[in-house]
Amino acid sequence: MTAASSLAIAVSGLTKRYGTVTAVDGLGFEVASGRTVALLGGNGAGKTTTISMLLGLLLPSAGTIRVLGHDMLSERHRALPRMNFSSPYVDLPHRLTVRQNLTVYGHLYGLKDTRARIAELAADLDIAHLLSRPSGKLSAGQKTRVALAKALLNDPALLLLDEPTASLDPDTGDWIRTYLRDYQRRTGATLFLASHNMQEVERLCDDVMIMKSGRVFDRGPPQALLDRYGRSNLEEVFLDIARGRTAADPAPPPPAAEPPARDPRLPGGGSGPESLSE
Ligand SMILES: Nc1ncnc2c1ncn2[C@@H]1O[C@H](COP(=O)(O)OP(=O)(O)OP(=O)(O)O)[C@@H](O)[C@H]1O
Repeated sequence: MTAASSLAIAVSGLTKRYGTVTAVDGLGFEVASGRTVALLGGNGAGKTTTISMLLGLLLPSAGTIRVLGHDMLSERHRALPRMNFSSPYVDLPHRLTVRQNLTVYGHLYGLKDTRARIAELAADLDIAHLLSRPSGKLSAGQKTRVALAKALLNDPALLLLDEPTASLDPDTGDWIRTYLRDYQRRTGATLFLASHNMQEVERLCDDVMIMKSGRVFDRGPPQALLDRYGRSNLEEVFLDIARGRTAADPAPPPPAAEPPARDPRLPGGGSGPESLSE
């Protein structure tokens, strides 16, 4: 058991219901400070809902969340200045230039020298040539880099990332992964990232949590999961879990990387794989 003071995240009995849908179902987990943890799971498994509750954007139906030692229901104003979030699916206001957007956030975070911090991040993330452009006119990959700059403005001790390299070409994606790893090593920050990119997870993360139906289905360092399922990469482990195989079952031959297409004309969509989400 890790001492409470060295936990970046502590979640207990966390539940979120949307009407009759239970998106997160009694979730419990801890993340020690300084770790890089991946949150995996099929579509609809509850990853985004979990991250939204960690950020204090969504109120849980039940359960508790402590972030950086603070209860997110009663003292999130203490945790929020020390955390940040980046997602390619959340746009910055379109009409403001990149610099204007970063400046607004810099002021919100109460930075001493917002201009200098923007210049530093612009050089680091190679976005200096984008600072005068309207944020809405950027390419998807450019938006991802700008969103990361926004997420790093306050040097967060906890950085939550949703698909950090989605829409990036392989070279830029690789560069961002290296940047994130260096940031983690330099600052000792905790990184918590939802991803569908298994190679990214193997390369960046020292701990992998796999969600299914709103709960943690399995968890461990990448190598421990590979050993447990008798697999050579995380994509195979992911597919095993999606298809209902448990770690105790003997490993069948590696599953095909591409699941069979569903036939929309058949009831239930045909014979696709069992979903990891439901
Ligand atoms: N605002 C909402 N209202 C009703 N149901 C919702 C809402 N948001 C999410 N859900 C449902 O909650 C469940 C979990 O959704 P969530 O977005 O957290 O999954 P996810 O793991 O992030 O999926 P994906 O990988 O597709 O982004 C799904 O069944 C989804 O349909």
